[in-house]
Amino acid sequence: MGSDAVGTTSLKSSAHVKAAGWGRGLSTLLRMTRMNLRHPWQVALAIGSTIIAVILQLLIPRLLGWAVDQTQVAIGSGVTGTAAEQALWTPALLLLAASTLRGLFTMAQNYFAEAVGHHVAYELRLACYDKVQRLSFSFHDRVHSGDLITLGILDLDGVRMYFSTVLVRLLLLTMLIGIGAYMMISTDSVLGLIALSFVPFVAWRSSVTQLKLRVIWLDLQERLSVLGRVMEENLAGIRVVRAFSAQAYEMVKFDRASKNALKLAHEQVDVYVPNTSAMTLAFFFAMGLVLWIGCNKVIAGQISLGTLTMFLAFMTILQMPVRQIGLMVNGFARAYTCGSRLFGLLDQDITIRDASTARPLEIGEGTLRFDNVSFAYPGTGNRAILKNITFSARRGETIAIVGPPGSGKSTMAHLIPRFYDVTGGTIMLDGQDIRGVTLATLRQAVAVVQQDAFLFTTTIENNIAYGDPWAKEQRIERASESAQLHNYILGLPAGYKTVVGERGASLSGGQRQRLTMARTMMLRPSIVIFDDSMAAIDAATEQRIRAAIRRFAKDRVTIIIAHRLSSLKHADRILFVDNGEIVERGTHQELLAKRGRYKALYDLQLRPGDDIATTFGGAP
Ligand SMILES: Nc1ncnc2c1ncn2[C@@H]1O[C@H](COP(=O)(O)OP(=O)(O)OP(=O)(O)O)[C@@H](O)[C@H]1O
Repeated sequence: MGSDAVGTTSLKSSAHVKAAGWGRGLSTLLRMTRMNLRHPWQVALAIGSTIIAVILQLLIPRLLGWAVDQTQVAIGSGVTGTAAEQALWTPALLLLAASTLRGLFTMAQNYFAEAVGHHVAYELRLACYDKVQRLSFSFHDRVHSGDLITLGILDLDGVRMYFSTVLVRLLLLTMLIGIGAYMMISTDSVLGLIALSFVPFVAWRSSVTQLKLRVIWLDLQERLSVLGRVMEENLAGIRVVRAFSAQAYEMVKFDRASKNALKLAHEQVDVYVPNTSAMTLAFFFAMGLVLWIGCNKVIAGQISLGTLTMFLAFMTILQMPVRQIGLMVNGFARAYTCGSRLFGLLDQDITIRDASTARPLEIGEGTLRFDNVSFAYPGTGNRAILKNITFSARRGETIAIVGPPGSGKSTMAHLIPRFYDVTGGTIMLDGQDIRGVTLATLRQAVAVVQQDAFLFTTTIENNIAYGDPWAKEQRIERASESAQLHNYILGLPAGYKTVVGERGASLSGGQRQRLTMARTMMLRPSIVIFDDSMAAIDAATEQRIRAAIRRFAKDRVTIIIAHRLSSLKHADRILFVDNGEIVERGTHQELLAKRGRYKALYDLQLRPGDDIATTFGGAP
């Protein structure tokens, strides 16, 4: 099992998959097979249809041979006209019936095999989505969302096709080639062996070709992934691109990624075309030999014309399946690679989860306590971001956290709902260690208004009611009134039913922030954290929102992270954080009286133009 910390390697690297041993490869294939077998009816119907379709297909050359022999007998015995026609009726009708039934059973085989694949893909898609939702933030910090999307589309497709292109085809080819070879060799061993002479060569070339194509395809997949990432970033950052007039630079970047993909597409053609021609040549060469030697045998009376026809028909029937051996080998390799990557994701350990002894959080006094908390982000070599943080807050209190950029303010906030787990010390809610309570109850009790105001592409109403989809209209309106957004929304043509663009693109930064505040005010958390969530809001609106927040804060612990100190004067306690440590604490007045870092920063904000680096100790 991988851990969150090794997520990147497990998901991205095809080399990682290639290097996995036989044991792991086998267990991946067995796991995929087991997933298919969970649909026994469809599997049984697909296999049953395949067996019947193969038997019918093998009957066709025999019937053809019989028809030719009947004709020869008719010619030999001088029977002509209606009598000769009647002799041909039976083989002709049988041929028609066999071909029709074979077509129907092949259709059933494809239908049920595809159904199994689609069911497995559906289950895997849900399992992956569920896993991605539950994996901790440290995993998402490391794995690019584009790679996860590729995994959910291309890799999932590789596993989907495992049943139809590998398992069913393996059965079909084994039966067709095995029984076909037996029938030919038992009829005439020399002619049979010559007719089958193309099989090893074509099977070998098609496997080699497909495996070469697979290597190129994997490379192509990685490059398409890069192409996708370039496109995704360009679209997400379209405003930055335009603002910096960087279209030409972006075009060059995209062109380079596209050219790489084009080069590989050419390589695919270079491998495919000559090998296809070589395989066709081998087949026709063998057929020519069968015709030559077979005709001589017919003339010598060793075999009938019908038998020769049967051999030629067998060869024609075998040609395509033999070529498909390569496709099957490719499907096998692809399913294995894709399966390994998908199972790599599904087997990731969820580091932030309910402990086996977790109990629902019980809120009484509503007291939050940080006790000697330290923290380092996973995978950053234990670089301490927070050191020995201790403070507590009671219901109804407002705690403000200020400090230079990168000092660890948001990190402190993210530890409370357990987006990350502390690496030292404890965080307690009403005397309960937050690692000992269930995540669901903890996250119900803690609401965070994030710095990055993320909105979903849906109506304003749905965005506000995201945490409580059944909320009444009046509550939604009250929340948006508190966030000073109600009048603006009423002015929109569709009001609360207005659909916000992708990530809220149709709203201003301040409107987006106010909407996320309204979304939080819909909840009834015991602790609410505003993480620099008023940075894009003008001072007058902020004043009005603060009044609403004060009302909202009466029954809960409120933590406000902000850079604008004038708006924090009313906090019960202000913590000045620098380099992961609380360096000053107290009320606004106390901190001013201390004449320390807080006072310097406050003065600086009152007197713009001073050197900010002096106050922030050169922080970025
Ligand atoms: N997901 C992460 N993985 C690794 N390091 C991180 C991660 N998020 C933040 N950091 C680092 O942790 C430090 C503290 O970041 P944090 O976001 O808590 O600072 P902040 O005080 O809130 O800054 P700002 O005022 O700019 O929002 C920074 O050095 C940052 O680079």
